[in-house]
Amino acid sequence: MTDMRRHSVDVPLSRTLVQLKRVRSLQDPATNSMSKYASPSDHMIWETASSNGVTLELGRSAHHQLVEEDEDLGAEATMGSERSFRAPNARTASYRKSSAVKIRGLNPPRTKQVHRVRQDSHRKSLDSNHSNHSSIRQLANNMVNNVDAEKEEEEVNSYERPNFALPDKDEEEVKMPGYSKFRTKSSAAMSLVGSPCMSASEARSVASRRSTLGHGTEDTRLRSNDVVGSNFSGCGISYCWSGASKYRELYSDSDGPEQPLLSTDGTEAAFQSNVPYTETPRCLSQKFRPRSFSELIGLNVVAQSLLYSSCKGKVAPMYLFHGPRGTGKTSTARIFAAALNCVSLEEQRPCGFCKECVILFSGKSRDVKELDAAKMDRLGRVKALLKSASLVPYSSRFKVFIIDECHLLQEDAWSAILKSLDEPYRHTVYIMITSDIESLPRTSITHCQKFHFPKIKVADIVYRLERICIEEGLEFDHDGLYFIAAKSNGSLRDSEIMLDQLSLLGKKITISLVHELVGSVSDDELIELLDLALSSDTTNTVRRARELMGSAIDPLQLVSQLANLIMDILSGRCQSAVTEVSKSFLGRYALSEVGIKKLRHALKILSETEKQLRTSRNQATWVTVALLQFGTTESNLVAEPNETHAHSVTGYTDDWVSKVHSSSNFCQACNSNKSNCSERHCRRLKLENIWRRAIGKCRSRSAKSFLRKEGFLSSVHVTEELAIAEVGFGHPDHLSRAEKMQCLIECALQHVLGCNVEIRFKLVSCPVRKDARLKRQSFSFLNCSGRKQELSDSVVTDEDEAVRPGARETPLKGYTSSQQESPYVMQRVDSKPTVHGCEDDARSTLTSNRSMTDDLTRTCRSETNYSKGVSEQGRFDSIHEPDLQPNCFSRTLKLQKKLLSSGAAHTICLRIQPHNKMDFLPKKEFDTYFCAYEPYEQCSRSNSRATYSSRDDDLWSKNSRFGSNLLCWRAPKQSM
Ligand SMILES: Nc1ncnc2c1ncn2[C@@H]1O[C@H](COP(=O)(O)OP(=O)(O)OP(=O)(O)O)[C@@H](O)[C@H]1O
Ligand SMILES: [Zn+2]
Repeated sequence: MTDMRRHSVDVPLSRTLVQLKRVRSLQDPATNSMSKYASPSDHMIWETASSNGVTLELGRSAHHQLVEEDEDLGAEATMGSERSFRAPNARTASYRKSSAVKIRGLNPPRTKQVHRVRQDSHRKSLDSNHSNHSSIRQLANNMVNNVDAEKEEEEVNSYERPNFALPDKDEEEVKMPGYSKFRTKSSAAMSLVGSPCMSASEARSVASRRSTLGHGTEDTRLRSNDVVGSNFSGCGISYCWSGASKYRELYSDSDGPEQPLLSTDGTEAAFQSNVPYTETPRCLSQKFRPRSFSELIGLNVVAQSLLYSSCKGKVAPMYLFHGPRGTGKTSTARIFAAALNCVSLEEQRPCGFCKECVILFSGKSRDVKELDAAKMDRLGRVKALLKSASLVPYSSRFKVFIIDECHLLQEDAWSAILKSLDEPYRHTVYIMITSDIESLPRTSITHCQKFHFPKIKVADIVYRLERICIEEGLEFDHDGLYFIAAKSNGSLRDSEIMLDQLSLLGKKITISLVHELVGSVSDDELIELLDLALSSDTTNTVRRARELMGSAIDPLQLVSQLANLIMDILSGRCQSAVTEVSKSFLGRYALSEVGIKKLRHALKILSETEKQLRTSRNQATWVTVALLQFGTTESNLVAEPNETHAHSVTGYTDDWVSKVHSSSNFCQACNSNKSNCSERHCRRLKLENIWRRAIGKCRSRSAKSFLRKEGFLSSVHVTEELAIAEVGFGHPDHLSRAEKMQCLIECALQHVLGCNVEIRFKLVSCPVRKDARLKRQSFSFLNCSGRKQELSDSVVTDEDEAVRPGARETPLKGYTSSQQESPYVMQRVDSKPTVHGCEDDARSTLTSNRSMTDDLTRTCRSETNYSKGVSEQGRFDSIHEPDLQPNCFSRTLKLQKKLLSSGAAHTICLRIQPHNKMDFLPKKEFDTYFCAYEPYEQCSRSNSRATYSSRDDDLWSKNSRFGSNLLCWRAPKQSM
C-alpha cells in the first residue's frame, strides 16, 4: 500500500471531483445500469490534506488491476474481437469474460481506458509511485479536457450516432470471416486514444492544448498526433458505451464517397477495414437486444406491419412508437431503420449481413441518426436536422431519424418537422419514440403512423428470461424467473437487468434469492404474517414480524407489500400462494364476506400506519402495533370467516375463482383438500359463483348487499329452457324480504344462466315455519297438452306470485303453429297471490273457492283449450304467455277478464316477448299495474301506478336480454 499512496494531483478539487463524478455517472443510457460497473474513482480515496487541495490515493485493487490489465491489453483487444466474431458462442463467451471482471469487483471499462492513456511508456514503470502519479494526473487532465472537448463538440454536432452493437449471431460470425481482422486492427488503433471518451477532435484539442500549456508528456503529444493522423474511428475500447460519439468525427471528416463494399480484388477488405470496432455488450439487455423483427417479444402486430411496410416499400414519412419503458421501442426503431435500408433481396429484413445492415448495427450509418429530443432544445438544432433531412441519403435508400423522448420536443420544433413533411423528401423517415403520448401535441399525433408497444406479458418475459439463462448457462428455477417478470411491470429491460444482477451472485436464481436482492418477502411469508395478525395470535405475530423486519425487509417496505398483497386479494389477483397455509388463508378470507371486511380493515390500518411511519423513528415497533390491531375488528366483523355461510360472496372475478379452484388442490368451499372433497363441494362452489354473478347484475346496492349477506343459492335444476333455482335464507324475515325481490332475483339469475328461471325460496339453518307460507310439495308444470312435469324435492313458496317464466315444451299434436309456439304454462298456487312491489291492498287474500275454480277452469279450458288436469289444481292467478300473438291474445284476455272479475285472481302477469306489439292490448280494460323490464329494480322502485301507455316506449325499446318483458295487470278498482 505504501508504495502507491497519496499522489498529489495538481487539479483543483472541485473541478476534478466534477470530472470524476461525471465519469461515474456515465452509465449506459440504454440500460441505465449499473453500479457494478465501477469507475476508477471507486478505487481512489480522496484526501484534502495536500497543498494543492487534493490528494488521490490509488487503492491496491485498482493498482493491481491496472498492472494486470495493462499487461493483457494487446492480447485482450485481439481476443475481444475473436470472442465476438469467431467463437461459436461468441455472445456468451465475451459476456462471461466481462461478467468475470465485474464479479471480481474490478473496474472494467474505464480502467482499461486509463491504461490506454499511458500504455507504452508507462507500462514498465507502472508500479512506481511516479507512474501512478503521472497516470492519475493524466487521467484527471484527460477528463478535464474531455469535458471541454465534448462541450465544444456538442455545439458543433447536435446529433448523436446510434450506438448499435454488431450482429453477433453465430451465423453472422460465419458469414463475415474478415471481421475479426478489422476489429483487431481497429482496436489497436483505438488503444492509442488518450481518453475513454475522446473523439478525434477531442484528441486533437487535447494535444494542442497540452502543447500550448506545456502539460503532458512528449508521449502524450505524440500519441495525440498519432491519433489525429491515424484513421481514428472510435474509442475502440471494450465496454465503451461512448463509442457513438467517436464516430461523428469519422463522418464529418470524410465527406467523400464511401469506400466500396468490395475492394477491387473482390474481397470485403476495404469495407471491413472501415468498420469500427463495436462494443462488447456490457449487460444482458444490450447483449440480447433484438436485431430482427423475429426476435421481438410480444410485438407480433407491430413487427408484421413494419416488416410488410419495409418489404413493400410502403413507407410513411413519420412513425410514432409509444408505450411504456423497456418494451422494445428503440430496438424496433433500429430494426425498422435497418429493414428500410437493407439491400438484401430476401423477404427477411433486415438481413443483418448486407453492407447497410452491418453499417447500421455497427453504429456507423450516416443515414440513420438517433437523436435525443431533450437535446434538441434550440430551434437551430432542429433546423440543422431538417437541413440534413433534406439532403439525399449518403448511401442508403432512406434517411431515418429516430427521435427518442419526442414528447420533450418543443411545439415549434414539432411544427417545423411537420412542415417539412410537406416537402417532397421521399427519402426521409422520422421515427418518433415516446413513453408519454399524452404530452404530445394533438396535431403531431395525427401526422404519424402510430404503433403501441404494450407492456410485455409476464409469460413472455419468463420465456425470454429462460432463454437467456439457458444461453448464459445460469441455473434458475421457474418461480424465481416468474417473480422477476412479475416485478418488472411489463418491462423486459427491467427484468433483464434484474437477471443480470442476480447472475453475478453466481447462485441458482430462486425466488428467495430474488426476494433477497430486492429486499422483499414472499407472498407466502406475508400471508403467514397476515394470518397470524388477523387471527389475533399476538405472540406469534410479534415474533414473526420481528423476524422479518430484523432480517429480510424494511418496515416501510413491509407495510407496502402487505397493502399490495391485500389489494391483490381483494381484487382477486393474488394467485401466488404456494404453501398450504396460504391456500387455506385465501380459502378463509378471500371468499367470505367477513374475511373481506377484515382485510379491508387491515388495509385501512396499514394506510394510516404508512403515514405515521414517515415521521417515526421506531418504525418496526409501529408496524408491529399496526399488525396487532388487525385482529381487533370493527363491531360488525364479529363472526369468524369460516363460521360464515359458505355462500358469502366476494367481488372476485370468475376467472380468479376458477383459477383458484383449478390451480390448487384446495377446495375453497369446504376448506379441505380436494381429495377429501366430494363432488358436492365443487358443485357448491359453482353455485356460489352463479349466485355471486347474479348479485353482480343487480343494480340496487341495498338489494346487492342484502342478497350477498343473507342469501345463497342452494340448487339449480335445469329442465330444457327453464332453470329452477332454490334460494335459501337463514331467517324468516329475510325470506319474506327476498320474496319481494323475487322478480329481481329471477331476472339476475336469468342473465347468468341464459334461460328462463324460476325461483323457490327456502328457509335454512332455522326451524321451518309451520305456517302456510312455506310448503314442501311437488310442483307441476302444465303445458298446453296438459302434460305434467314433476320436479321432485323442490320447495315452492305460497307467495308464488304470478311471474313465472315457462318452459317451452313439446306442443300437443294437432295444434296450430301459433298455438304450438305459444303454449300457456299455468301454475298452481295455494294461497294469496303477491305481486312484487304491490301496495298492501293488492295483497288481499282471496278465498279459495272450489266451485269458482272449477268454473274458471272450465272457462279456461274452453277458451284456451287447456287440458283437463288444470281443474284439479286449484285457483289460477298467473298466466304465462311466452310468445304473445294478437290472435291468441283475445283468448288470454277473456280468460284474464274472467279471472279478475270473478275474483279468482287478483293480479295477472303476462310475460311478453319484446317483439310483440302493444297496440292490440286493451288499454281501458285493466289498470296496468306496472310494466317490468330490465332492469327490474327500476320497475320495482317506480311501482307506483304506471300505465303501460306511459311506459310502452320504454318497454318495447328495451329489448331485454333475458327474452321477455313483463306486464302485470290488476283488475280495475271497481271489480275488486
Ligand atoms: N419487445 C421486446 N423484445 C425483445 N427484447 C426487448 C423487448 N423490449 C425490450 N427488450 C429488451 O430491453 C432492452 C431495451 O429495449 P428498448 O431500449 O428497445 O426499449 P424502449 O421501449 O425503447 O425503452 P425506453 O422507452 O426506456 O427507451 C433491449 O435491449 C432488449 O434486450
Ligand atoms: Zn441487410
